[in-house]
Amino acid sequence: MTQNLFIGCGNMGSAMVAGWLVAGEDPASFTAVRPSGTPVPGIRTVRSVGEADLMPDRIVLGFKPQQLRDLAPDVARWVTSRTTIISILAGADMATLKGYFPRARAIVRVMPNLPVAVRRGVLPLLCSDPALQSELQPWFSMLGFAPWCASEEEFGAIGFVAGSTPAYVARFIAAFAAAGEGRGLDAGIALTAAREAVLGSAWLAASSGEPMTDLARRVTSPNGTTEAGLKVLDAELPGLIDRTLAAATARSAELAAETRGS
Ligand SMILES: NC(=O)C1=CN([C@@H]2O[C@H](COP(=O)(O)OP(=O)(O)OC[C@H]3O[C@@H](n4cnc5c(N)ncnc54)[C@H](O)[C@@H]3O)[C@@H](O)[C@H]2O)C=CC1
Ligand SMILES: O=C(O)[C@@H]1CCC=N1
Repeated sequence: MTQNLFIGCGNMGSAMVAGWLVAGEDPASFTAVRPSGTPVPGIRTVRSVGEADLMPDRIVLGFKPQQLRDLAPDVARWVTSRTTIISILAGADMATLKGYFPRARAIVRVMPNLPVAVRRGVLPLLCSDPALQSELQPWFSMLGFAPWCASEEEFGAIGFVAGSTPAYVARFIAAFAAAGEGRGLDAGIALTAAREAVLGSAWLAASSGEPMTDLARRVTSPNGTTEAGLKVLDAELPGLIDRTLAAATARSAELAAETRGS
């Protein structure tokens, strides 16, 4: 059985594990290292790599990018020519990772988003080895849309479109709920209405496959209420989203420099 060792298994690591377990993966194929020892639901959790007492086939780097420089030498002790390193660290580029783990069989970058926990994630993948791509594709696809990227730039761009989006959508839902409360709705009803409206809209968009302009048109009666609302939203939203992604991209570049130690 393939042994997958998560070094750091917090919000994202445990979301990935949850998705794989829901998909029917064997819990015995996962071990999580958590310094706190707090168990990751459903899988063996240990406090250190030494305590795990196994030679993993895959090591998932699930700690914070800022920790890479300090933790890499210790992690590298467990890496052999059979080990695939899977990094979910934002910012840490392929060249940096190869520098820290020169003995690894291969290095794979993944930038998952939180809905991997319910198998509806977006997780761009980067690795130039076609054999490894074929080996890993079914495993990653259990968690959602998992495209192999041709370049670090493409990987980054998909990551910026999707990686933080659950947070942005959470803000969007909360803003609609607050606007509903401001119009006298009960808080619970406002939140449920906003959340279900976003879920239903995304579901419809995904299942119909139609262009977004067509979907919007089907809601927008000529000279009706949606048209009045869109005049306000359209004036701000594209620029706002662009500035949002630009800020995340700039921070990623800073993190990349921190992981390199430059
Ligand atoms: N949260 C998200 O939506 C996404 C996170 N990521 C990446 O995932 C990584 C983890 O992020 P989160 O899960 O959000 O953070 P988190 O803070 O929830 O998890 C980090 C985990 O690392 C553990 N840790 C700290 N020191 C350690 C050590 N010495 N040895 C082993 N484990 C140690 C912590 O106990 C914690 O469980 C980051 O590199 C981030 O860039 C990537 C995509 C999305
Ligand atoms: O905020 C972060 O740095 C991580 C990477 C993408 C989403 N969360």
